[in-house]
Order: sequence, then C-alpha cells, then structure tokens
Amino acid sequence: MNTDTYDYIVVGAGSGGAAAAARLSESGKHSVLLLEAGPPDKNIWTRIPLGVAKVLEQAKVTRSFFTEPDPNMDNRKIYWPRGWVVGGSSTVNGMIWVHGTPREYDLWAEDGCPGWAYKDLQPWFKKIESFQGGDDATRGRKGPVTITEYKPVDGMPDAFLDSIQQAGIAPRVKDYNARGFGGSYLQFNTRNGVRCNTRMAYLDEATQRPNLTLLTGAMVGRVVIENKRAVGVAAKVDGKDVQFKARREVILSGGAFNSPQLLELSGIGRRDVLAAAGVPLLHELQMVGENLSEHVYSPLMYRSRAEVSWNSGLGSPMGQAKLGLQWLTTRKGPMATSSITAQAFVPLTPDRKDAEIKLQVQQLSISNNRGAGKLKPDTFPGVTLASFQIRPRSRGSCHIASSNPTADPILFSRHFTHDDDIHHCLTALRMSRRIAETGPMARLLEEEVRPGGKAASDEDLIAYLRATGATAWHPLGTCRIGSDASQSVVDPQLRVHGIQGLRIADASVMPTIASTNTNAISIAIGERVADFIQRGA
Ligand SMILES: Cc1cc2nc3c(=O)[nH]c(=O)nc-3n(C[C@H](O)[C@H](O)[C@H](O)COP(=O)(O)OP(=O)(O)OC[C@H]3O[C@@H](n4cnc5c(N)ncnc54)[C@H](O)[C@@H]3O)c2cc1C
Repeated sequence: MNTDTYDYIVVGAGSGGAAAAARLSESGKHSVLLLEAGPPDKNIWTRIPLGVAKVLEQAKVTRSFFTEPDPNMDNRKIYWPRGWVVGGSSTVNGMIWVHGTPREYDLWAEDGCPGWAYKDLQPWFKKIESFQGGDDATRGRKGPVTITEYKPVDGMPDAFLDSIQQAGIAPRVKDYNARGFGGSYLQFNTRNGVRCNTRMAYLDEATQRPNLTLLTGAMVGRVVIENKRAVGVAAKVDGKDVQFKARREVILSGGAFNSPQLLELSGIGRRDVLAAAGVPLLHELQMVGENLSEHVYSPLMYRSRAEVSWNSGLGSPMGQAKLGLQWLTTRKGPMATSSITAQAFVPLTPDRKDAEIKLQVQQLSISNNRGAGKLKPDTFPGVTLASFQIRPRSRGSCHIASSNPTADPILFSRHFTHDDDIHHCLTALRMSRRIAETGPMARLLEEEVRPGGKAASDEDLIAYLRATGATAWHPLGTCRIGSDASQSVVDPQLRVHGIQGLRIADASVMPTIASTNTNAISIAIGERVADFIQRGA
C-alpha cells in the first residue's frame, strides 16, 4: 500500500469519525486513513466516568472555545469546550445516552432531509448500542456501544421521578429512550463501570486491521480540491507539512466548529466570509457556518439532606479516596456515573404530546456553572435540578476570520434571539421549582440556594437565565443537511453540495438539535456515512 494514498480519508476521530472509519475499514477491501488532531486516549480521568470534571478542568484532551460576548447573556463569552483527543467529545462528555424524540427527526425529513425520519434512524440506534433493558422493538442488544442503566444508591432518583409524576408534569416510564418521553433512571454509555467512548466501542478493534491507519497529532488544515473534486487533505503531523491523497472520498468529522472551518479554509463557503479571511473562493455555499444551534442549560441548586448529596464525598480527599476504592473494587457507585442520575423529557403543558423540555437531577452542586476552570462542589450538602429547552429556535454562526488553520473560528451564540426560547427556559425553571416542592423531593430538599427564593418574579428568573445560562455541550448545525443547496451544506447522503468526493459526518450536519443530548445521533451519522458510501448512494 502506498503510504500517502488511501481510498478514504476521515478527518477527526470523534463520535462521527471513529464510527465512519471503523465501518469503512470493516470489509478489509479499502484502505482508510483516520487523522486526529488530538492525542491518543490514554488519560486515566477519561476512563473513570466521574472523572469528567477533572478532564474538563485539565484541558489536556479538550480544546476550549468561547463565543463572542452575547448581548442576550449579559455580554458573557460562553465557554464551549470540545473533545480534542481520540474519541473526540465522546471521550470527555457526560455519557448520558439518549436517542432523541421521534418528532424532531420526523421534522427533519419533512424539512428537506428525506431518509432522516425517526423510522429511518431507529434501526441505527439499535445497531450501535448494546443495552440489556428496554424492549426489543426499540433497543439494540449487540452493538458496539455498551449502555448501562444507573442503579440508585440512595433515594434521590426515585424521589425526582415520582415528584415529576405527582406534579402532573410527565409520567415515570420504564425507558425514556422508547419514545423520547417521560422520566427514568439515567442510561450511560459505560461498560463495566468504564466510559465506553467511540475509541473503546469502535477503534480498539478496528485499528487492529491492517487497512485502517490512525494518526494522532495530525491537524488537517484544508481539503485539497481539484476541478471541484476532493482529492486529498493537507495536514501538519508532528509539526511537518504533509499531504495525503484520497482515491475515493474525503469525509470531514471535525465536529460542529471544525468541519465548517475546514470547508472555509478550503475555499468552500460564503463569499463575504472568505474574502474577509483572505481565502480564495472555490465554491460558494451560503449556509457553511450558519445555523449554529445550542441548548441553554440552566440549573437551580438546593441545599439537601446529606444522604442524597455527593458533595462531601467528592469535595474532600478522604471522600474521594473512599469513592475511588469503591469504583476500583466494584466498578460501581457515584464514580461510575457523571453524577446525573435521572432525567425526564416533558411537555410544556400536560395536554401536549411532545416533549419540549428536558429535566435532570444531579447529585452535586457546584458554584461554577459550567464555566472554564475549577469545578469544586459546595461545602454544604447540595443537589442540582437542571433543565433545558430541547428545541431552541435561536441561531448563531461559526466562521473563520483568517486563513490560519490553528486559529479558533469566531462563534456567535445569539441565544434568546427567538422570543420563544427564553419563555420556554423560564417555564422549565418554574417546573423544576414545582418538582422541588412536590412529595418526595420536598422531603429531601431543604432550601433553594441558587438563585434562591428571592428570585420570585419572571423578571428575576429571566435575569438569572441571562446571567448564568450555560452550555449544554451540544452546539451543532453548521453544515446542515438539506436537498436545496441554497439552504444547506450537505445533501441527505451527506455529500457536500457541488463538490465531488467530499462528505461530512458529525454533529454539524444536523438541521436542528436532535431534541436531546447529541452523542448517539452523532455516532449514528458516522455509521450512516459509511453505509451511504458502501451502497454507492
Ligand atoms: C463536555 C461535554 C459533555 C457532553 N455530554 C454529553 C452527554 O452526556 N451525552 C451526549 O449525548 N452528548 C454529550 N455531549 C455532546 C456529544 O458528545 C457531541 O455532540 C458529540 O460527541 C459530537 O460528535 P462529533 O463527531 O460531531 O465531534 P467530536 O466528537 O467532537 O469529534 C471531532 C474530532 O475531530 C478532531 N478534529 C477537529 N478538527 C480537526 C482537524 N482540523 N484535523 C484533525 N482532527 C480534527 C477533534 O480533535 C475531535 O476529536 C457532550 C459534549 C461535551 C464537549
């Protein structure tokens, strides 16, 4: 095999890219090069599920992006970290496993994305997971990503789910993934108490194949395009400039910020953006870097009874040692979770059939609400009731400002520019308060400490949302799928409009947020790109 020419080149070994490269190499017939800018996944804290806090603090395997000051968020720059390591964001995420609400995918199909309705996606969710709960009709048993349902160690998850039901907000169900509605214990992508990221699920096995080459520390700077066909990529590997050629196709899986960035650096995108950045225009595509969507995560924090808060265990060296020992010997307990233990997908009002809000309980309280820096639990026993509106309508953007591939793209969040969004977030905060005051939750919670009871009016709560609303870690949509090239970046088979041999397979292609956490659907997109290619679609 010629070392610098491959059949397929996949850029980015994250959720989408790892799945795509593994499946493209499965038959053994084609050579595949997987280029990852970050290091190998060897950090102990990425293995331990609760190590996610340490991972985010250390920034050894993440890249820290910040938005421009957002006028609707008190001019704050919102922190949007991404995984920068083999496994990508699946190596640093909260491991919450969710398929998404069927209605959202059906809307994708109705809005110019044929083949992306829930009936088209559900077989892929089944194919990628291995879960021993739920029903055969909706859940997979033999896929590469192992899913584990949380087993409560105290009364908090039951109190949370029962109070949601008693408050008349949504039912308690066996499996929230069955139809993206109702509440149940959290499902994590963990295997034997260890994070099951896409490195473990796909690449450990796939990289044993002689036809798959994974190069880490390989930062791709642009796609090489000749006569509107992608023929390879230009990268820096260990500080040296290298070009790799693709006989068949290049697949970009750099994630929601870096895939549009790579298109623009390669001369594909908006005329005005490329002119300002000094990049010659090869192919005009209006929607590159537009349509950026993100949930606004908003927490209420409570002083709670000591037995349901993990603050003291995680906040002291002695407590950490105890929990660490429990994890080492049993692979169970708080360390085998990301500290969120139950969640529910609920409608805005009880008469509605579709979920519009996600509610979750985290058995920790931290004053730094998902900002950069140290994440230290409060010194008192505390828990967090967090929420986000699952279908935000506001849109931001992600564009290059220069031709330098190592510079961050410029990110505009533009939260709450659509009026519905702040009102839905407000409704979610009020729901969390109702849950806190209902039945079993009321018996476990003592006092709301953030924002606290003084924040009573809608104006107070809206001010709190603007002052503290944070990332849900789900930015996406910047290379959206669509049949009309003036309204999208890739077609429903994930081919970049107007360029041969170039596809995108990551969170950037979603036309709207998949109504939930976004890892499962990002992996499904990676699986699907390989399937489209193999079927000649
Ligand atoms: C902190 C955090 C917590 C989260 N929690 C959850 C959760 O609990 N549940 C859930 O479902 N979702 C969660 N998410 C979201 C989910 O993990 C992501 O949506 C998903 O992983 C995105 O997949 P992707 O393929 O688009 O990108 P990524 O997985 O981010 O992969 C992109 C990869 O491309 C590489 N790359 C980028 N540019 C280049 C380049 N130029 N050259 C070479 N390589 C490049 C990056 O290093 C990275 O490895 C979380 C995300 C984060 C960051």
